[in-house]
Amino acid sequence: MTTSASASQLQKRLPEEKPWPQLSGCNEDAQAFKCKYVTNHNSLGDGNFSVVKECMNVQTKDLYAMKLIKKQTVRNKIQLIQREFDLLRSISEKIRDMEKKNEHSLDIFEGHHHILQLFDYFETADNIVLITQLCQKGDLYEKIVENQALDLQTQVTSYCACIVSILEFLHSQGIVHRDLKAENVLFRLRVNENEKNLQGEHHGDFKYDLLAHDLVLADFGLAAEYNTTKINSLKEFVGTISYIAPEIVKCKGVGDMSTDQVGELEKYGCPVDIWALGVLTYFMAFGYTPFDCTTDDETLECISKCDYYVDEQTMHDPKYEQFWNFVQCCFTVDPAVRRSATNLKHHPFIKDYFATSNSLHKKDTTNFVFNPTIRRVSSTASMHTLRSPSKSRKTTTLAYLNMDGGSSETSTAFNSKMDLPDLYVDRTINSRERSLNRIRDTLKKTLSMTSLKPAATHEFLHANKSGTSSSSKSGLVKKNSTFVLDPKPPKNSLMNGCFSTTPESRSNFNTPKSLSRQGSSTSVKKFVNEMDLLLTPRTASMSSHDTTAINDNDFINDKNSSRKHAASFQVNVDDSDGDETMLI
Ligand SMILES: Nc1ncnc2c1ncn2[C@@H]1O[C@H](COP(=O)(O)OP(=O)(O)OP(=O)(O)O)[C@@H](O)[C@H]1O
Repeated sequence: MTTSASASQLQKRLPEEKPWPQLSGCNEDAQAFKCKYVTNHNSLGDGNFSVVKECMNVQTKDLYAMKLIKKQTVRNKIQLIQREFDLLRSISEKIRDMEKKNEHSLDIFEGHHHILQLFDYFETADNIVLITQLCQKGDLYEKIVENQALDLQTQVTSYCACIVSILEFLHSQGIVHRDLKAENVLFRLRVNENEKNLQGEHHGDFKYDLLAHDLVLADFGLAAEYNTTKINSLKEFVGTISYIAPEIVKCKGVGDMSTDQVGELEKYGCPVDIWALGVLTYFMAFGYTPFDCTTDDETLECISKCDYYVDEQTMHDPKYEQFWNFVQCCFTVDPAVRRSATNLKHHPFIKDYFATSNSLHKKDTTNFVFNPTIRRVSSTASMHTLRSPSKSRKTTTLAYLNMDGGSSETSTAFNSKMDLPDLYVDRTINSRERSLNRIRDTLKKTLSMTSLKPAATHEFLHANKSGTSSSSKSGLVKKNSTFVLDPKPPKNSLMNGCFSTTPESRSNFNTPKSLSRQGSSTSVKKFVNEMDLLLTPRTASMSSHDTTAINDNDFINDKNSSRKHAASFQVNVDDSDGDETMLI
């Protein structure tokens, strides 16, 4: 496989893709007031509440993902969407801050480079629209299933190391993801010219799949802040059954528990993500998950007992020794004893990826004594289901929330409870599958291995740190670190929270100025209070028959701009520079 061929394959459009709509006959002024994005209607995926499409910023020509959340669908769950939005926004801001301050670690992977970036947001009559980093190279689930299992040395270790660094970052920010799973790990589009030919780089000793640099953790729909003072938070029965930790299993039925019983439940926290990491690492290595049994009750029981399937052959294979030890660390039933992400960076299974920083922080080094007795209670292959779980969207995600009277913080994506899903239904081939098959073909061609010499990286970074190298800022950006904030989109190319009538799809670039945000240097902030007053009560009280609050015709006919703003998704707007709201 030639490097350049692979890179160009990646960039190649699928034959069925429709062309981007062309801007025609519009002057600069007109464009400035219209939706800044067009989509060619290529759907990248869909969730319970949203459709995700590829889109292009008409001014910068940069490609992004456009997540369209139907207001109608989320009308009773607006707080959930808002929570996801707030989290994404605050993480994105934090990341930009870190980049500005040049806060780079010495690790091959930097967690904050691998979290889905929110670039822009706006709303339309029907949708709340988030513009995020484009990850059009499929997801980890597809990659595992496609290949049946991943290569232990080059892929499982590097992907796992990358995810450890993501978790370390998230946890250091006080955020628990709660839905780490293969479906939520996407492969991003490389946007930096310098990165596109990374396949050709050879640095030396140890080989790993460079696609690991493209991993992006998405879907913050269940993420939560663990130091929240909200009563009963982090006692919810949420997640995806194959991946949930024993402490989450204990929360099953929490909706039916008395206040005292709920009070007795231990609040869980970041260790639930470490457990899920163990499941994901195992799934990558074998193509099936460790705890899944024939029935969900059996699965939950196996999770509680930490009874996972161990393949005899690999158990005695020295190649798998560190792997088994690693998953054993993740599958520690007591969350207080379970290793943290920071701690796992020293684990022999992945420590090479953190060789430089680990060597600088020797005092943190912990002994990972390999315990050859893999925990194995009563499992047999016949009880465990040795096949990949069906691809889960939220339909296979548990959500037993609603514990404190349906307050916004704990109200759920589902009405209150849902039956545990059938995880073992055969996957039917639908059109999405077919298009994924095409992406898989592309991926197959682009898989590339490279090698990197930790010592060389160490010297390189040290030289820069101590100022012996010429480059200061850019010098610290590691060759294989694929994250780029630049070029930052110009201010007038962003929607930044405003309202648009022609958003979710092909913009016709005819939106009258009266429907765009006017005098916008203060407009959104100014209208936030009105939104509070108008949006919240209205949406909260909307029944399925009451569509008056958000209705196409309302907007088209309504000449009162404050009314339009009032119906906006409640977003506090500040651009990443902390400037006043921009003029759109
Ligand atoms: N930035 C992105 N780039 C490419 N594809 C994406 C992106 N974000 C999401 N997708 C695709 O769209 C699908 C749905 O996205 P997401 O999970 O965020 O939506 P959701 O409504 O929160 O779904 P659910 O709540 O049902 O999990 C994902 O499974 C993924 O395949």
